[in-house]
Amino acid sequence: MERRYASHPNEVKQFDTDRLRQEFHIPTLFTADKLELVLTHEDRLIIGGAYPVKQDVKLETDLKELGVSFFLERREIGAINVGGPGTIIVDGTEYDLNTKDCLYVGMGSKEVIFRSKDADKPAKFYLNSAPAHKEFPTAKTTLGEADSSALGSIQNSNDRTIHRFIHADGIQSSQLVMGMTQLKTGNMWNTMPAHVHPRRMEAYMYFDLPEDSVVIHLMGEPTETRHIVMRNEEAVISPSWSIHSGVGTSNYTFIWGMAGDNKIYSDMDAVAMKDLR
Ligand SMILES: O=C[C@H](O)[C@@H](O)CC(=O)C(=O)O
Ligand SMILES: [Zn+2]
Repeated sequence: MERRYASHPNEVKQFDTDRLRQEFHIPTLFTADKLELVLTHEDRLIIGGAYPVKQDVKLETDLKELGVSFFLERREIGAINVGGPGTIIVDGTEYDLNTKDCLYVGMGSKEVIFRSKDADKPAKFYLNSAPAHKEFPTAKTTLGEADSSALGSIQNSNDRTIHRFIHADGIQSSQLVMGMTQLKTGNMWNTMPAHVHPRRMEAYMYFDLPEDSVVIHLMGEPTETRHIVMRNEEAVISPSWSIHSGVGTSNYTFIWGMAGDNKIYSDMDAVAMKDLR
């Protein structure tokens, strides 16, 4: 499992493009028949992807890295399917996930297997796993069942729908919060005006982005912003002191996942537009 360390904002000010990408950008999430995992020391979130094409993919890693006897012994995980129809098998129970459905798997589950229904349209499970202290039941939410609300406007190029899956008023978890935001055609901006939440880190994964499009992802302290150019199905780590916003060269969808002190989606400190630099 790849490891990323936590960083101090004063140090990050000095980073060039390569260093910013090394620390925060996650380019490879979906490799056929493999599990990709990156553990960040920002709240110890594991960001990854399971992409079963010809064979099942199991949730496993070198257990010495987690100091436990099975992956979810002291962790929980959220999975959102961004590919074709698939199934996640948790200790023998099958959960079918269509595109954009979400499954939460609670602490204590011993075996998690990812499977595609059709090798020609394989499932792609994007994963966020956080340390857990309490067991919550494994639960599925389809896109239709999610707690969804409209945000933004065409005038601000940010007309979008926020779908909350795992949060204080949705699927219960120890600390993981997870959902997905879909931008409507002709809308390019997410999370602007920007915010920070020093109580929680966050990771974004951009997808539904055409091959030749990019998202200019903005990070950094509000008065010290930097950018990372993102392509389809790539993730980016946002430390709790950093803004996380982006503008695409076309519209896109992204999955956001958070870990930290609370699970209150609305607990954000807005950054006034006049303060951005
Ligand atoms: O803390 C919450 C996250 O940053 C995202 O949910 C924001 C977002 O999806 C958006 O504004 O488009
Ligand atoms: Zn946020």
